[in-house]
Amino acid sequence: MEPTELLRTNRLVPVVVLDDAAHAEPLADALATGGLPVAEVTFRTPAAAEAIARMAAHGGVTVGAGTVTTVDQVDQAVRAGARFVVSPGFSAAVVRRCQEHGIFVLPGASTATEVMTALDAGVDVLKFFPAGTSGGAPAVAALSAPFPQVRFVPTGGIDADSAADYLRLPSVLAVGGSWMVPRKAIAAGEFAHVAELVRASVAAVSR
Ligand SMILES: O=C(O)C(=O)C[C@H](O)[C@H](O)COP(=O)(O)O
Repeated sequence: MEPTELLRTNRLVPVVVLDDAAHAEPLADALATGGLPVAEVTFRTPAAAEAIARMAAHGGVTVGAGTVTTVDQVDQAVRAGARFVVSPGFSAAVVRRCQEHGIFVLPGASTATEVMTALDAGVDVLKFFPAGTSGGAPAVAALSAPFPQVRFVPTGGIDADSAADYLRLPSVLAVGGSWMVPRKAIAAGEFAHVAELVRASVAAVSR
């Protein structure tokens, strides 16, 4: 499935911080069991590249790389088998490298100027980040007026309740967040609990 279709279908993007690459497989299983076969593994820990590679090899979920802020991380993500790249902001260098690799890139934007910079670079699916503190769903709706061709994936400060506010907007493909994959629960190996949180989040947004 194409990444855009994957986002549209699943409606949620779990933003994962893995401290130990050995948690990659049980987390992939927990996501699949909970009904959310996608993971954004962030480059916030040294375990990220190995965790992406292990998840990609394990199967059951489509794995992407998050918190990608440098060209070198793009290369690492592609080498590890990531299917998409997410960045908190807009870097022309990061976007260009993704385009050279032919990998789907979801850069961050929270202002009209950043949206226009992204459009100039040929990108029209954007992460609205940090969503909660940048005005929430009303801000996405306001940005969508001059840019009807842009699709947003709001992320940052969202939970199961506020997710629905964003998902009601026609310009919102999916929302991202870490609320259903708490770092502590993963680190503690509580994968049944994670699967339950994932299942509840999927249920909350399909209502
Ligand atoms: O890592 C990135 O690329 C980011 O841009 C930040 C993350 O998407 C948010 O930190 C997730 O937000 P929370 O759900 O509030 O934890």
